[in-house]
Amino acid sequence: MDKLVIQGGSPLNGEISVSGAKNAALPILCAALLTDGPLVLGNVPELHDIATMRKLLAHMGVKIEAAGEAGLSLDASDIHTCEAPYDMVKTMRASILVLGPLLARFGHARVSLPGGCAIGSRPVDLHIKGLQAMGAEIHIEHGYIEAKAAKLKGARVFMDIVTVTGTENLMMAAALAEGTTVLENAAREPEVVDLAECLIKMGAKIEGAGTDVITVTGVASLHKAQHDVVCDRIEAGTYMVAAAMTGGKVKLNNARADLLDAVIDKLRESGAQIEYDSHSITVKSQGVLQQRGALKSVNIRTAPHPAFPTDMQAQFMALNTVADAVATVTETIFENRFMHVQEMQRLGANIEVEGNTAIVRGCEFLEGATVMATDLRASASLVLAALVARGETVIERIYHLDRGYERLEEKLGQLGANIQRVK
Ligand SMILES: CC(=O)N[C@H]1[C@@H](OP(=O)(O)OP(=O)(O)OC[C@H]2O[C@@H](n3ccc(=O)[nH]c3=O)[C@H](O)[C@@H]2O)O[C@H](CO)[C@@H](O)[C@@H]1O
Ligand SMILES: C=C(OP(=O)(O)O)C(=O)O
Repeated sequence: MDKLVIQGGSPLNGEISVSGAKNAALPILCAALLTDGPLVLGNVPELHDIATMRKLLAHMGVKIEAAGEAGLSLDASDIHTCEAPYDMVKTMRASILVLGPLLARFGHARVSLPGGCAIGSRPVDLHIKGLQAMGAEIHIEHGYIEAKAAKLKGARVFMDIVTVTGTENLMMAAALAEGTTVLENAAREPEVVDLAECLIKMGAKIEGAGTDVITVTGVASLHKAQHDVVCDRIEAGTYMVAAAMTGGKVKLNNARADLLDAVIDKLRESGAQIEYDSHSITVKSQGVLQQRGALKSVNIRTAPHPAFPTDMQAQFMALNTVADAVATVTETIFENRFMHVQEMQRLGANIEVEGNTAIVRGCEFLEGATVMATDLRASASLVLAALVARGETVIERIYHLDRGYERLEEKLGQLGANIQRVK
């Protein structure tokens, strides 16, 4: 199994390019199921999760071909099964996003329940409730969601919790339903907006994406389209925290500051200087390598967009471990998203967990050790901690990182980090 070996202590300087967003690309790949197509996508990141989704779609009969640099062309004109088997779904929760499109276009779907993942129980009851409101008959049998609907009907769907994949599944289903669907308390995440923009290019009638009420007027069919996936705000945010912690000057190209308000706010509060234009972000920071106490501790509370993203919680925990005072980090989205705490403690971090809040006391320095990556963003946070730790850190089980960061060691290496992948 691959490991990362990081020698801490190098400030980061230079320019890198941010990839397309995993969490936008995955639902958009599923949108290909809604049409004879083809759907031609650009800025698709080369990630393990994308390969898993390609495998699942290919299993159903979608023909997928490379289309230029970081591009894919998907043709779903010859689908031979509407089943998403357990073996393919178990490794990636986003597989649930085939449910809405399959049901809307073919009238039936059999999709394995996505197993509980490490960061929380992650139920899909709101996806099911929404599809039932649209007239689907749904049963859970032998671990599979069995869904049928001769024709989905528009409905008013209220979601009592903001759900990103739930909003995406229902928006795709509603695109081909008869009549108008109103999604209340919808997720406002930029990835939902990007999916809506792609669906609109395919002929869908969608209003309000990016607000908490999305109105979808169903159409009889969707058609071919071309769409470039939005840049990955979480990848960008991760490198921004890296630059703030180590110090130096890092420019991120293909990055959008307007998607990162909460993160930029907190980084500025910690002492980093941030400048941006419409397609790049530059972070300048003194960092803790040059001066101990250079970063201020910052309190974090995760919540749905536009509040602070859960996918950046672990990275800010890393920053707080070497900041000048005490901070609280509160996780409100997932009940088990503090698995990085134990590993950071192995590096010498001073963190106490009380319920869904971690109290992080900044320490003078972290010390390299062998640690284990436990989930995607936890792994990223260990990389950040290792960049400022004294000596060598070995991060094991980095297959989690490969799910969501494209060429991470190459990009950080380009900025001057001493980081190597060991096979
Ligand atoms: C609102 C939010 O921040 N969502 C995050 C969530 O999206 P993801 O789509 O994976 O998760 P949801 O947005 O659906 O879940 C948000 C919350 O709603 C609950 N829930 C969800 C669906 C459902 O049917 N029933 C239910 O109770 C979940 O348990 C969770 O507590 O994880 C992704 C990966 O880390 C992040 O990119 C998203 O930003
Ligand atoms: C946890 C994540 O992804 P997933 O929802 O695919 O597990 C993430 O993107 O941080």
